[in-house]
Amino acid sequence: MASKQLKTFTREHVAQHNKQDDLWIIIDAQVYDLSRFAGMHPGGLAALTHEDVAGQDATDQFFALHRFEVLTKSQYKRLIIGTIEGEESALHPPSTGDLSKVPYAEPTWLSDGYYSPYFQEARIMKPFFSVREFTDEYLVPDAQAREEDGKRPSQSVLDKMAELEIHAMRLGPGKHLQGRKLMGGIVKPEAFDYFHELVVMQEMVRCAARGYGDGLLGGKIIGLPPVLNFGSQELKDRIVPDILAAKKFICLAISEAHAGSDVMGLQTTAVKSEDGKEWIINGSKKWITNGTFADYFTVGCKTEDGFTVILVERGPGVETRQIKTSYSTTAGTAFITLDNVRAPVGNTLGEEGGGIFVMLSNFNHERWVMCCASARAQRGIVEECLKWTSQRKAFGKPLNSLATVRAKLAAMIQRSESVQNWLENITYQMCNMSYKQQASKLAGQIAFLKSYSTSSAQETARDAVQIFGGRGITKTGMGRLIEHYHRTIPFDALLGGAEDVLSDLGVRQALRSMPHDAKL
Ligand code: HEM
Repeated sequence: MASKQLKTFTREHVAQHNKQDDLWIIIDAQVYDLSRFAGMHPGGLAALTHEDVAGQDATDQFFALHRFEVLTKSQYKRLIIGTIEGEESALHPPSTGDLSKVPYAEPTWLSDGYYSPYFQEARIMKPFFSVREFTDEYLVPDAQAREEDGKRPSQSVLDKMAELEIHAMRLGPGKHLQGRKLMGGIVKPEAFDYFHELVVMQEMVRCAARGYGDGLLGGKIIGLPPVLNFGSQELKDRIVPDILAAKKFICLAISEAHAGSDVMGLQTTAVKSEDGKEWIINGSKKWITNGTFADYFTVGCKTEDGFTVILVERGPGVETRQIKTSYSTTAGTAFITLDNVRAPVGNTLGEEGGGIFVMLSNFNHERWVMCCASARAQRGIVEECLKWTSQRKAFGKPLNSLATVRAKLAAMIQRSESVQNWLENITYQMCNMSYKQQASKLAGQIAFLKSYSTSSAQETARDAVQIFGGRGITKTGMGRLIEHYHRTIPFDALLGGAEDVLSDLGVRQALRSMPHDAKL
């Protein structure tokens, strides 16, 4: 279909169309005929017939009240009838893969004129851009639609992720990447390191939908490593390929109504069948991410020898139901009941009674992943606040002309930058330390960073709501991302260890290495 021929008008001409039934306005050098739309305008007729708006350039008024995305919708694009003679639009919505020009909206390694010791052009930039493009093109639209209807992420998106091997990359560097074409072959499996993983994690967070992010098989990031590291070869060969291809789903099922961090207090039991070939499992699990749609469950059980981790397959006796949390049902958060569920003894992960070791072995990576996500999500809020305080006027001046608002912006920028910089330093250590060194030297650092990230995030969420006012608690319109962030952020402060527990872990780790001869 041929595109509509746009006319050019002078500003004087537009000014003559200033009545309710003949109503034109200018936004960013484009002329909109609102005559028929005015009566349906969600912000009311009066806003449009006001003398400062009808027939006038209403660019500032528009951007003080609407997100750019309103203008990009086809039903509103149709209202454009022409442009202003000799003028061109100066404002453009971001395109797929674009970098933001807003200060602090990108980490320094992506900001013009800055340098980084960690990210070098060839090694990181190419994979980075394809993940960003993937996020913009596939994740953002699906994320926003699924947050709306509460359904699981679309299988087409999970399939596309599988095609690019994103599911495998989200487990970090390792043998599971062998023979895979990462992002279509841009990164060689043996070259893939924790910085690549950081980029994947941080770019995906840009879809700004917390529950959806977990729905993208977050359960696999914590549920599959015990299988990869402690499962038998037969078990791995049988289940891992389908999981990394997003044909089957796995989750980690440890916490219960009875106990969370206190794994020794768990009440789910596993006893051997008379012939010793099977485990018989009874109990329940709570707050299990991806549980509603999982095919496999990495379950923590009380056994004769203590605590044992067992891979349970969905089948008779396994029931899952949705728990409604403060974030969307997209994540598939479940309450699970296990009634006389049978699992082959060959599904035991690690030693019988050695479950603590199985769990501990993944904590550092799991918490580091959470830090990646938290740092990027905070940065997104900084960008929202910098834009809003520049385009929103109060008492005739932009909000950012108020010192109190600037103080809040300062604090959120400082927090976001410090979290990212600390994260990059830890990531560098991870790239250079053996697994054993990481376990002894980084557990405290990562615990501190996780605790600091989520407490920073909560302060930033609170400040952002203050800056956005009522819009910060409104699910649509200008503050919708702030509302979402503020509502869902407490979750980050709980998973992977509550803030106080992690801070204390960090100090205890440090005290363990205090030299005896260090005296004041
Ligand atoms: C092309 C022109 C316009 C279109 C397509 C449009 C469309 C919309 C839409 C879709 C909303 C719902 C807002 C949301 O949830 O994002 C809205 C709200 C609103 N609009 Fe417009 N609008 C236009 C121009 C204007 C102008 C020039 C004004 C003048 C000040 C205005 C004033 C408002 C107000 C006051 C609201 C309510 C905002 C709120 O609840 O915070 N609109 N508009």
